[in-house]
Amino acid sequence: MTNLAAIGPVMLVGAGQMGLAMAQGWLDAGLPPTNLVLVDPAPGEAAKALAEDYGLVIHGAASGLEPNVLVLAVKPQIIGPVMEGLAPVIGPQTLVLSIAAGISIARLTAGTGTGRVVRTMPNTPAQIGKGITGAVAGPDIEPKDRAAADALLAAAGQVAWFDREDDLDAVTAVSGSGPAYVFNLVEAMAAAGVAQGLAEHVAMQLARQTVIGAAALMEADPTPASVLRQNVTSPNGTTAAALEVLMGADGLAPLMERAVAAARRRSAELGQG
Ligand SMILES: NC(=O)C1=CN([C@@H]2O[C@H](COP(=O)(O)OP(=O)(O)OC[C@H]3O[C@@H](n4cnc5c(N)ncnc54)[C@H](O)[C@@H]3O)[C@@H](O)[C@H]2O)C=CC1
Ligand SMILES: O=C(O)[C@@H]1CCC=N1
Repeated sequence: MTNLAAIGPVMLVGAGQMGLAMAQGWLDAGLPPTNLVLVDPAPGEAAKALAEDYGLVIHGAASGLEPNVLVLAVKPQIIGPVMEGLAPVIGPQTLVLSIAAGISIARLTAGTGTGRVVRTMPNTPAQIGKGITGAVAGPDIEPKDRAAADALLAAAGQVAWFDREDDLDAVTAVSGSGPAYVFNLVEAMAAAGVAQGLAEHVAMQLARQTVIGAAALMEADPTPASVLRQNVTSPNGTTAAALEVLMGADGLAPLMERAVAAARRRSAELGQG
């Protein structure tokens, strides 16, 4: 695996939720802080705290050096004008890595003037090194570019490379947005506990720790999720009663299918600009 220190200067354009989650992963994995340049005209408290912790300056605009890797982590809605301002910092050695939902390799290539682009879709557990990122290589990506991108992405967790760019809209809908579905599940379980008479804070504690515990169990045990589910389900018991509802014709599976399809559609729309 490529040593992050060997990658050279990395410029993060957009130090928001996702950009910072990735930056934290790089720093934890050994990217020297002196090799990280943060660009954000309106940094939030978290960006300021990270900059202070590592002695970094947050620049209001991209200038000053042509980085070896430029990570585009702004909202898809403003990526067009942001890319226009990047011409002075994109040199022949610059690899562009985008995390913007929906923004195609063709748009990235046209906007940045280089085919050395990698389109990716990470997720926020990157912040603790437990993310998963889908990635597709652009037309002019060489093996060393791919290795550099892979090393940066691997600092955030698992990496899955795809040959078909279309798949990234589906990746976005499943794992990019997915953490929000799980957090919403916690909210729904807690609300259901309150409906059954539990105090709100106790219901939230039960729901939250159940999801944390179940996720940790899956991490520790490669047994398929369906078998882990069966292990909870006594014949004719309480779980079976609940799963009759959750796995019914109008249960979680069709609901999730609709939710993921909606996210995928939105990813494609964001790409239209
Ligand atoms: N939040 C998430 O879970 C995920 C987000 N993404 C993608 O990451 C990108 C960023 O999303 P978030 O981090 O959630 O948004 P965010 O709003 O937290 O961060 C965006 C940052 O860009 C900054 N910004 C605005 N104009 C700028 C400019 N001209 N130059 C540099 N920075 C500028 C903002 O001040 C802000 O700090 C989006 O494209 C999104 O699709 C991808 C995967 C997951
Ligand atoms: O909601 C969004 O558009 C971004 C992309 C995936 C997660 N957050």
